[in-house]
Amino acid sequence: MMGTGKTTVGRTLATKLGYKFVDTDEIITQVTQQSISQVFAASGESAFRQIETQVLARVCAYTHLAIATGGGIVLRRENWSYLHHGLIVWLDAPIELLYTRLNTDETRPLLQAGDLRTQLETILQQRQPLYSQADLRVDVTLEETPEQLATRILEAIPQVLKKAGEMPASQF
Ligand SMILES: Nc1ncnc2c1ncn2[C@@H]1O[C@H](COP(=O)(O)OP(=O)(O)OP(=O)(O)O)[C@@H](O)[C@H]1O
Ligand SMILES: O=C(O)C1=C[C@@H](O)[C@@H](O)[C@H](O)C1
Ligand SMILES: [Mg+2]
Repeated sequence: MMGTGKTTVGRTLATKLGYKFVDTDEIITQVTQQSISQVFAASGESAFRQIETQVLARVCAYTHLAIATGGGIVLRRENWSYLHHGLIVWLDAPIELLYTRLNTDETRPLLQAGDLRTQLETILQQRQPLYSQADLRVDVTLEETPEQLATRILEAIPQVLKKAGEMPASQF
């Protein structure tokens, strides 16, 4: 979800893993030469989602790469086939934390109209079933630094891989 720390924690996680790091929003900004808000304003959400899928389709092919996506990457069914090239981490944060982080932020176009808490609740309610399809859910708290969160993710990964290994072959 927006504001949970995908970009911030993803970058730290990549360093810890010795991986490269990319952020799909940053690539979209570079490719279009526009900010995310400008892309939404000039071309609309649907055009943004199309570019987002194209970017994900490219970056998911790499190994030794940590990818931070936009929070809406889960919305298109097609994106899931790309996401499943890797291990998908869901940073799950309570509304109050998101509100604290985002209430003065003007860079998230989907959060600019109306009451922020209501907007966050509505979007989170729609997306929760999709986010829950991730391989690993990590609770985000106000107290933990990006560094601590990245460490916690690293520590949890072997367990996720072990579980995947225990699945019957038909599950893959
Ligand atoms: N663990 C943390 N502790 C304190 N501040 C954090 C933490 N993680 C992220 N932040 C701050 O919260 C804000 C949102 O973080 P970030 O941009 O990484 O979120 P995001 O999940 O990438 O959002 P989006 O989906 O909109 O790209 C930033 O200002 C960032 O510095
Ligand atoms: O959650 C979302 O739908 C979004 C999250 C951001 O990362 C950007 O991708 C954009 O603001 C849309
Ligand atoms: Mg981000």
